Amino acid sequence: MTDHLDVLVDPAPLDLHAFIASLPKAELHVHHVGSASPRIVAELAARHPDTKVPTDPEALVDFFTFTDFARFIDVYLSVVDLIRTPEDVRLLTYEVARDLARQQVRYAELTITPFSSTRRGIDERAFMDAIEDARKAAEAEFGTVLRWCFDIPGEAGLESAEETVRLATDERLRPEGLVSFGLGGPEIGVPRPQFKPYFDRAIAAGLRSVPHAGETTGPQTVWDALTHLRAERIGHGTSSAQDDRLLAHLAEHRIALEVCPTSNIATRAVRTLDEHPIKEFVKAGVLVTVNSDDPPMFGTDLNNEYAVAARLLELDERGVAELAKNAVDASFLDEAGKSRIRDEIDTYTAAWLAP
Ligand SMILES: O=C(O)c1cccc(C(=O)CC[C@H]2O[C@@H](n3cnc4c(=O)[nH]cnc43)[C@H](O)[C@@H]2O)c1
Ligand SMILES: [Zn+2]
Repeated sequence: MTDHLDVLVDPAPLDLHAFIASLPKAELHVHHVGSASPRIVAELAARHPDTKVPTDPEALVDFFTFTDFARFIDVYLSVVDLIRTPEDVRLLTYEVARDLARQQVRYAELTITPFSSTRRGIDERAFMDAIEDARKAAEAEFGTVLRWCFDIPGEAGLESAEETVRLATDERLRPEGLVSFGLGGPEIGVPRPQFKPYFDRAIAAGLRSVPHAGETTGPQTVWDALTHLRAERIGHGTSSAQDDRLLAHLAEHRIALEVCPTSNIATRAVRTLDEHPIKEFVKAGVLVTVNSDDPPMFGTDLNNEYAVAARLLELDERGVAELAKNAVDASFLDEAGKSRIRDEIDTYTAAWLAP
């Protein structure tokens, strides 16, 4: 996968890359299955050799090249098919945490689609135990704190919404690390308002609302996510740039956008990086966070996304550190946890810039 990353690596100055690589960071928009690295895919494929997912890194690069969003979902589901046992779930979660820790990610909210696993026959109790076991091990061994966002795969219909909200709110099942409730998959033909009753139940149970919206459809989808799903952050929100009133609303209410630049290019949601609206978001005063979405599938990682953002926003080290603090501010971490990571970012930046 390194080859793929080499192609996409952003031409930010080398010392800025080095600064970013060791900068303590928070990741707010990254998918569980979408984080399966070639190494993890190869290990899962060795367990389940009947897969159509190639294990050779060269072939994986081709397999992970998408013509559009629909093709991306097809490929995504073929990786989902590789996760068949609670031990697969544990391996994936633990190894994803290791990859995050290597990038100095101190805190990550990982989007998990439990419906995709339970409908494929993984026992729901065993699934929850597997993610929780991996979360605790990762925190103890790598120091990376993981939290979960359970998302509805919208295209799978209201049956998937019912199952997801049940798994998220049943006191006997709900995992300790669960903090939020999301909605993913394609947006076209999947109107957000129909999910209102499920989000109402999740919010009533104390979960925060973070649907994807405005990734592949226009700004009305973002309005729908705000109005009907009471979104506190928006996954992507790319098309918000087409509506000044929406930008002003996001800025005024401090509703952060989870921006994933390379993902938007890979799924053809945006034509080129230079056309990405991230600069317009910042100009409008919107709280922008930078994230990786499905990093190995898009040949990127969080550090590369920061380098991309630094170039598009013309940021130096201090600017990049502010961006990293945006993610901490917009996270669902408690105040003490936020303050610990903010202090770490400040200390690191001051030491880096000291003469
Ligand atoms: O699991 C199934 O059986 C199933 C059946 C029908 C549809 C689906 C999905 O739509 C799964 C979508 C899957 O995609 C994840 N994801 C990852 N990255 C993104 C993104 O950038 N935008 C939207 N969705 C994304 C999402 O978490 C779902 O798990 C599944
Ligand atoms: Zn996403």
